[in-house]
Amino acid sequence: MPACHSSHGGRLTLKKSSVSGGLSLHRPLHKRDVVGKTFCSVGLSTYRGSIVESSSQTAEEKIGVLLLNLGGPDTLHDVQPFLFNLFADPDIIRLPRLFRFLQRPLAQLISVLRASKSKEGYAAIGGGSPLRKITDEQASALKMVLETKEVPANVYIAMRYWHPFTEEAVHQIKRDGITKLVVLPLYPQYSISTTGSSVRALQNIFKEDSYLSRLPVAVIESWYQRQGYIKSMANLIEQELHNFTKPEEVMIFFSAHGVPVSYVENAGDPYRDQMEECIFLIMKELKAREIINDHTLAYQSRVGPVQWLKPYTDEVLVELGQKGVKSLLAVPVSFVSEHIETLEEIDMEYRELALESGIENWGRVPALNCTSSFITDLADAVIEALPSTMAMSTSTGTEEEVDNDPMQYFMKMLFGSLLAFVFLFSPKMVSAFKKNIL
Ligand SMILES: C=CC1=C(C)c2cc3[nH]c(cc4nc(cc5[nH]c(cc1n2)c(C)c5CCC(=O)O)C(CCC(=O)O)=C4C)c(C)c3C=C
Ligand SMILES: [Fe+2]
Repeated sequence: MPACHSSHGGRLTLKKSSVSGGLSLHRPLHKRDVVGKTFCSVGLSTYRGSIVESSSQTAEEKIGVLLLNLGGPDTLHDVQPFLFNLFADPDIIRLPRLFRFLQRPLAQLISVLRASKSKEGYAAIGGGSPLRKITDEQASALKMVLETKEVPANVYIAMRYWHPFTEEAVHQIKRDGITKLVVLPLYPQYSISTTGSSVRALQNIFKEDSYLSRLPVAVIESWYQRQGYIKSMANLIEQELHNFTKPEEVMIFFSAHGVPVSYVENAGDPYRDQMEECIFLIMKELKAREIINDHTLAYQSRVGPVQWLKPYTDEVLVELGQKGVKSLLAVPVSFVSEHIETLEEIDMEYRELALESGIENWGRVPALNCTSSFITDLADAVIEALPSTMAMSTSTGTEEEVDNDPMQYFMKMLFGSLLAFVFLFSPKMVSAFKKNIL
């Protein structure tokens, strides 16, 4: 397994009294936001020990920042096993408890069926996902900004479905002797399927380990409402609008990754609400800059035979074309790096569909990647979270206990198999599968 991304030696000696109070010893923050400039080219630098002297008792503090991300296949060969990891996650395919034993066989089946379609997509963007490289660059940039803000920290990456996996990052955190950890998902909005899943994976690892279960941790669950993020998005939109001959006539088209409707309506996923609020805040910021274009929000990338959040991006594009919209700026809004759904789905599939539907002028806002105002805002989010670190709560498993009862387990398997057979092979399911998976 490749080593997880970290840098060593982010060691800082704090006054004991300031540990829980956080950052009282740090100097005022520098203003270093330079819109449009990126920190991507900066490699990982090793912290060389700016030790803050204390006249009283001292405690050695080693700050870690753990970036959570989804991960993506590095090569076409990785696509099927990556898909298996994704579909084997009970936060991605949420089976009723009775069917949980089918999770892995189902993941195997779906990943094999889906692999050729996914491979075509990854082949079209160069033979693999750019996610690892971009996340590495974001980690380096964040580390550098934290250093300029006098908060030396090691930055780690935990991918949910491909390397470097959560376990690798956690192993490194332990080896480095981190004493305070801020967990920062690279998803602005919270969803059970993204941040929720990664945090759950992390909790499962932490609760098994005495060092980790006592480690003070702060999890930043969502950050879409932060001014730095909203302004960075508005900057990108404003810049991109200038590329149109008549910027004021352009429809701003926010396209978010979808989730199944049941997540929001049955499982209480705040994703849709947060997405709508996020769009409201970006539009408010644009309005303050006297940019009052029409805008709309739609959801892309649905997979499988269930209802996803509506309206669907492909359907709205066709409708807008038919209604006579001529200029459209697509804004990917649920994720902060370029990835298959921006580079292939939006730039290729949706662009073609839009042009066929009568839209004449097409543009797309780039992902934030390492935009400096954005990375600076992430650094501020980390610094603000530091005072609230505390030991992660360790929930004791209840589901596993049920599986220890042999009779209950047998009944579950029997009824589960029967129901699964009826459910999976109904004609409606088979046709929905063919449409959205293959
Ligand atoms: C906020 C972002 C994302 C949400 C919400 C999300 C939910 C979600 N995704 C799938 C299925 C797939 N996702 C895939 C790749 C993928 N998804 C996201 C982001 C969100 N997913 C990213 C960043 C990536 C990685 C892209 C890359 O460049 O590698 C894939 C694989 C690609 C494909 O075949 O289309 C699948 C499949 C579900 C089912 C889901 C919610 C339940
Ligand atoms: Fe996804």
